Amino acid sequence: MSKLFRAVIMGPPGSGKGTISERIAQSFGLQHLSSGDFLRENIAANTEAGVLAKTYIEKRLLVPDHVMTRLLLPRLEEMTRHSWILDGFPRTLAQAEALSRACELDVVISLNIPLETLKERLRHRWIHPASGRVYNLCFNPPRMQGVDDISGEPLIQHEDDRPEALVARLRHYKDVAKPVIDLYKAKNILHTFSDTDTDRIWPHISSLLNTKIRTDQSSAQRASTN
Ligand SMILES: Nc1ncnc2c1ncn2[C@@H]1O[C@H](COP(=O)(O)OP(=O)(O)OP(=O)(O)O)[C@@H](O)[C@H]1O
Ligand SMILES: Nc1nc2c(ncn2[C@H]2C[C@H](O)[C@@H](COP(=O)(O)OP(=O)(O)O)O2)c(=O)[nH]1
Repeated sequence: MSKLFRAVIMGPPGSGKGTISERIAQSFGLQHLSSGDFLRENIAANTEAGVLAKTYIEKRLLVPDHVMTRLLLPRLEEMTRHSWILDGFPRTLAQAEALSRACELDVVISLNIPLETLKERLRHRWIHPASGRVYNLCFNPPRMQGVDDISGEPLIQHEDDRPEALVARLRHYKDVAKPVIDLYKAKNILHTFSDTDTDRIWPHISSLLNTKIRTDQSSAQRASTN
C-alpha cells in the first residue's frame, strides 16, 4: 500500500495557492482542501460555525483559531484514505500547532512572489462568490467576460484586491505567517519558491513532489515487504 501524502501550501494573497493546488490535485491525485472553500460551504449550509465565521469574513478579519481548528481538523481526520494538499490553513502559529498535533506533514510549499506581481494579478482577479472560483483576465479568463463558466452567474472583484489595500494585507500576512514559516523551517519540511510566474514555478514544484511521493511510496513498499 502506498503511504499517504500530506502537504500544505502557504503564500500571500494572490501568490497562486489556489491555482497551484489545483494543478497538484490534477497531476498527483491529491485532494485540494481549501479553508476558504470550506468556510463558504459552511456559510451556504448555515452551520453554526458557518454563521459565526461569516461575521468575521464580512469584516475581512481572520476567523478565530478555535473556530477554524474545530471546523478543519475533524474534516482532515475523515480523510484517512486520501493524500491531500491544504490551502489557506494554517494561517497562524496556533493553527499550525493544532495541525501538528493532528497529523504529520510531508511537505510545506511557501510561495514568495514580488509585490508588483501580486498587485497586478489581484487587479485582474475576478471571483465567483458562491463557489470561490477564481479567474484572471490575462492568465485564466472566463469564457464570457464577467460571467462564471459553470453557473453563468456574475463575477465580482473584492474591494481588498485593490492595489491600495494590498500593502496592508501583505504586511498582515507576513506578521502572522512568519512564526508558521519558522516552525516548518525548523522541522525541515519547508520549500520556498520565488518567481513572477506560476508556469515557471510549476516545474520545480512538480519535480519536488515527484521525488517526495516516489521516495515515500518505495519506502512504504520496503516496509511492507520486510
Ligand atoms: N486559516 C484561516 N484562519 C482564519 N481565517 C481564515 C482562514 N482561512 C480562511 N479564512 C477566512 O476566510 C476568508 C476567505 O479565505 P480565502 O482563503 O478564500 O481568501 P483570502 O483570505 O481573501 O485569501 P487569498 O487572497 O490569499 O485567496 C479569509 O479572508 C478569512 O476571513
Ligand atoms: N498573470 C498571471 N496570473 C496568475 C498567475 N498565477 C496565478 N494567476 C492569477 C489567478 C488569480 O486571478 C490570481 C491569484 O491566484 P490565486 O491562485 O487565486 O492565488 P491565492 O490568492 O490562492 O494565493 O492570479 C501567473 O503566473 N500569471
